[in-house]
Order: sequence, then C-alpha cells, then structure tokens
Amino acid sequence: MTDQVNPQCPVNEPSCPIIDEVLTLRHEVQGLQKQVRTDSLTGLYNFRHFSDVLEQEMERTRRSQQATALIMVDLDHFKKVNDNWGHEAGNQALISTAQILSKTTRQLDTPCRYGGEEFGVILPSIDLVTALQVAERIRETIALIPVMVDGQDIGLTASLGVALYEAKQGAISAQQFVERADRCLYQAKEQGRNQVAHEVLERKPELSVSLAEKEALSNMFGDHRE
Ligand SMILES: Nc1nc2c(ncn2[C@@H]2O[C@H](COP(=O)(O)OP(=O)(O)OP(=O)(O)O)[C@@H](O)[C@H]2O)c(=O)[nH]1
Repeated sequence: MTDQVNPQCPVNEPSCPIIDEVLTLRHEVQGLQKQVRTDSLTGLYNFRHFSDVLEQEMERTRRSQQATALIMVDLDHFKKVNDNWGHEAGNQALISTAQILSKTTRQLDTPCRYGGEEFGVILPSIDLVTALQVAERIRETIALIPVMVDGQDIGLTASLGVALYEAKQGAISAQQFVERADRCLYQAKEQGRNQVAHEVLERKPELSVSLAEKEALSNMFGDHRE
C-alpha cells in the first residue's frame, strides 16, 4: 500500500466531519483490499494476489535479467489427515504450514495459499541452487515441526516442485510457469513424497546452469540423470 497524505479541511476547521468520513472510508477500503487478497484461514496471500505478483515478477525478470523461482508446495496424503484426525486438525496443519512458509522465506518472497492444500512461493532475484535450498528448508521444517492433535503428532509432510524462470526462456505465460513447477511437484509425489523435485536440467537445455551450480545441485539432491 502506498503512503497517502491525510486530507485537510478546506476551511481549516479543527474538527471536520467530511474529512472524518473520508478517513473512515479510506480505512475501510484498505481493509477490503487486504481481505480480497488474503486467505481467511491461514492469513497468507490468496490465489488472486499470487497471480498478480507472479505476472509482475516474470515481467521484471524479462526487463532486469534477474531470475524468478517458483516453489509449489502440496501437503502429503492430506485427505487422510482430514479422515483420520478431523477437518479441524486439517485446518491446523494448513495454518502451521502457512507459518512455516512465512518464517523460512525472505522478506521479498511471496508465500501464498494457491488453493486447498497447495501453496505457492514466488522468489524474485534468485538462482536455482538458492531456490532449491529454500525449498529443502521448507520441506525439512514441515516434517520437523509437530502438528499436535489430542497429544499426538499427525506427522505432516509435504512434496515440493521448483521451477526457475529466466529472461532467456522467452515470454512464457504465468500459467505455463506454474505448470512447470506443478509437474516437478507431481514428480516429487511419484518418487515417494516428502521431497523436493526440480526440472531435470539435461531434458531442458534452455535451463542451462554453470558447472558450479550443477555440482551444488548434485551434492544436494544426487544425480537426477537416471
Ligand atoms: N481441513 C481442510 N481440508 C481441506 C481444505 N481444502 C482442501 N482440503 C482437503 O484436502 C484434501 C486433498 O486431497 P487430495 O487432493 O486427494 O490429495 P492428498 O490426499 O493430499 O494426496 P496427495 O496429494 O496425493 O499426497 C481433500 O480431502 C480436501 O477436502 C481446507 O481448507 N481444510
């Protein structure tokens, strides 16, 4: 929200009902603007805000040459969490995940509730290795922080998919970028869940990385060329 100058009474009355009304309305509009962009359960930004920010950041990447990463996060076997522990426990798990996403990401990143039990984190000005480190930190923290119901930990885990958008990839749409991260997410699910998957570099030559980056990736996740 941009800083706004407070309106002044045109006839300089110390108490002006019109100005009071304007300020009250302004405050209400700000509240509604926030509400429209926020998920009421978790307090995170919602899909609407996610879509707008992703478009903006991709445009910034095209202009500034600084890459944008997208991490899609989906809670594992969430239907079972609801079925076994109850809908309220499921809600607690969603709130806990939202808090973890806020705490494990940078101030300039945008964590959002994408829908249901899926979250998206937009990371501006970042490289693939750093984005994967953030994703791994999120995965680890979700698996580590207990979500307690009736004195028992429900054992929450998540699968994550990471994609990187660079200017040299040309003008792809925000939806195509999300689909790329989502494909990685489904790969993480297929490979056994509670893990991070990223785009296989060898199958996507336009996602070229330096030797040093390849080495760092290999150290973090092993060799994915098989
Ligand atoms: N408690 C709660 N549950 C939700 C909410 N939104 C979506 N869900 C539930 O999330 C579950 C998602 O289940 P699925 O899409 O089958 O996926 P899953 O069980 O997580 O399985 P995998 O993704 O394959 O690991 C459904 O049972 C939804 O009802 C919510 O706001 N609160």
